[in-house]
Amino acid sequence: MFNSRLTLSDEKATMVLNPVISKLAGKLVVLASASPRRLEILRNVGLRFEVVPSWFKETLDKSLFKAPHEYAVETAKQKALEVARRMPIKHLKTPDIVIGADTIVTVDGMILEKPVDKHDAYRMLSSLSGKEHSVYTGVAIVVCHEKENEEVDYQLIQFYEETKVKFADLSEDMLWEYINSGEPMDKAGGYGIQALGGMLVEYVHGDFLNVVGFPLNHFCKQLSLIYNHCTSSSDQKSESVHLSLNGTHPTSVLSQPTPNIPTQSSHGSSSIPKPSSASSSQTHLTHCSPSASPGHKVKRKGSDSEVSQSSWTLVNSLSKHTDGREAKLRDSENTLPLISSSGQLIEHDVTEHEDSEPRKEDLRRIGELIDGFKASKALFTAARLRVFDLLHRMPGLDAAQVAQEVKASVKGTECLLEACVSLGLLKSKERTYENTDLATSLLRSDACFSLHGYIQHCDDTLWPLFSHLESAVEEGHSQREKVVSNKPKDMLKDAFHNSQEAKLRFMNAMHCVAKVAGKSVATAFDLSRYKTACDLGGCTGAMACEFTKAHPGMSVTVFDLPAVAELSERFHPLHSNNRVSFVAGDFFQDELPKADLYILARILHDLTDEKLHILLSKIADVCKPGCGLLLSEIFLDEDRSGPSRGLLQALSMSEGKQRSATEYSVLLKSHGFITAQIRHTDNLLDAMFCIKA
Ligand SMILES: O=c1[nH]cc([C@@H]2O[C@H](COP(=O)(O)OP(=O)(O)OP(=O)(O)O)[C@@H](O)[C@H]2O)c(=O)[nH]1
Repeated sequence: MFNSRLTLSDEKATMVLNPVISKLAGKLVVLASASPRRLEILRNVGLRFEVVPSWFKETLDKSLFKAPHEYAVETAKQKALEVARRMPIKHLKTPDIVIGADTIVTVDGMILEKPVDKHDAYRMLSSLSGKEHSVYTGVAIVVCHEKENEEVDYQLIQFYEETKVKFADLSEDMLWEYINSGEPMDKAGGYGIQALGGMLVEYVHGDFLNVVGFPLNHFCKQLSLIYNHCTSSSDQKSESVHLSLNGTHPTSVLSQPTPNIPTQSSHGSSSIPKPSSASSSQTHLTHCSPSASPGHKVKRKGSDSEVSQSSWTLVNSLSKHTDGREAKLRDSENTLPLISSSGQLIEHDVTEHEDSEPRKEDLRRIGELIDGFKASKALFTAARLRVFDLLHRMPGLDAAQVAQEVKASVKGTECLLEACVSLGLLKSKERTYENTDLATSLLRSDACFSLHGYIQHCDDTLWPLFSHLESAVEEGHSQREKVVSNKPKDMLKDAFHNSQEAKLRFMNAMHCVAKVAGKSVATAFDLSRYKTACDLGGCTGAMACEFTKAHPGMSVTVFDLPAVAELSERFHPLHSNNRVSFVAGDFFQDELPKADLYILARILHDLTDEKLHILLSKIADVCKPGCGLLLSEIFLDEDRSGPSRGLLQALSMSEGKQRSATEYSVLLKSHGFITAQIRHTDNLLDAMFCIKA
């Protein structure tokens, strides 16, 4: 793991080392990247952020770019902008900062990205053998500023970093051995310098982390330029950028060498101090915001008070409407968004203090949290009444018709339907209702990726537990007994998986999660070398099925308790998959089926430390060197500040513990498993792939 050289978990150390990182605290910072390396690099320096991988397809026409780094910067920009534009619409929140990056390798005039298959990896690696090449990472930082009229202003800062790397001469054997390790597949140029690929490298000139995927040092310098040091220059032109929202690229309205491709140019860069390049890497600032003259006075929006602008920076802007309409170019200086030298947007005036009017975004956030339980229960109730199934079969019913079908009151049904519309679960037209796409794909009980069973489990099991949360916190243990004893006598037996019906409900919940998350987990790593896998505690076989789909040469044995194995037959058509088989047994007591890859999905978090070590030693005992272990859980951030999904789940857990990827790595290492790769999938479960040493 390359992060052994980067273990800055102490917040004070981070603040002293980089005050800018700490200035981002409290802001919604988003990393528009699925790269686990970028995530790790930024997490390791204490930056708190959400990961929203970009959907931008990396298909820009390379021939349009004069230099390779322009291509990387433009791709990074498109990745970041795609997320910045999507979030207000799809996630219903506007980030403060979105970071996008793109890493490429150039050799002999070619741009190498991630190989598409082993032969492509061979082509790339053989072209690098014995030569020096350049690795460029383009980075785009999009600063978003949501205004009262729901428009969003964007400030765009983009730059790149170059590092030179020299490869040793690689023999054919070495090349293929490396390719067959699976490591090259998700890496620019087909190698990972931080892992096995490091063995191929003779020297590195420049920023090592730039090769890994993120030029941290240059990034921090750029942040401090944004937040601390932008000097003013009255004659400087501000570059306004016009964002068209119909899927095309934003274009700069100032002179551009190539349409759609803002490149290093005169505008903006001259008055901005260039980051000092202590390393031998070349550093280039493509453009940065000009700033306002010291002492310039502006009126705060919605306020009569005048604010001295000496510390504010006028920034480049492109504006958009969150409803997707074409936005207008903004030309008045006063309407340009403002950023303070302390890193606050103008609405977050430094003169604000504890007793000033609460900020709108704070009120909105607290409102969302206070109402969160109402929203959950509205969803649970609509799912339980099968409203989404009904409206799938019969779209366009009015409230009275829905009420009649679900056997509920008209008044109550109408309130529920309207609430569901406000939550984006239903659409209404002339007082009739139909499912939104979200409800169609995730909430119908018969949808391929239905979460209906999991919602039922939340309503039946977790909801009652959470109503006793205060006692759970006071007493330090789960309140299962209390919940059970509150139930009528005939339900006592049923509670918490004791009866067959309860078992089936629980299995259905796990089945839903496995179906939704399974593909992301199964495809997270190159597992082509493994032919037999065993999914320990694999329940209905849904996860196993995804592994066989993703890996045509693999068969999977699902190992679970006899009662579960017996009931799993009900989850057809999984049993029609002849590469998934079921073996009944208890992994604490019985011999484990033989396999060269073991899968542990949603198992470890639920176990006490003692049980966990028993299970891991049993797996370690049956694994030969080279055997794989694929762990799938929600991985907590290294500083345990998120994700909320994992931390909230911990509140109702009885025995186990939520852990970060590093904590899991350490645990597995103590049983001889070395972490090869970690993937934050942006789905319900993350994944880690380890190899028995
Ligand atoms: O030595 C190393 N070189 C490169 C990498 C990793 O390679 C990829 C580069 O791909 P890209 O920039 O397109 O980023 P993606 O992984 O596709 O994620 P996005 O969602 O941001 O597009 C990158 O992951 C590097 O980390 C490496 O690991 N070692």
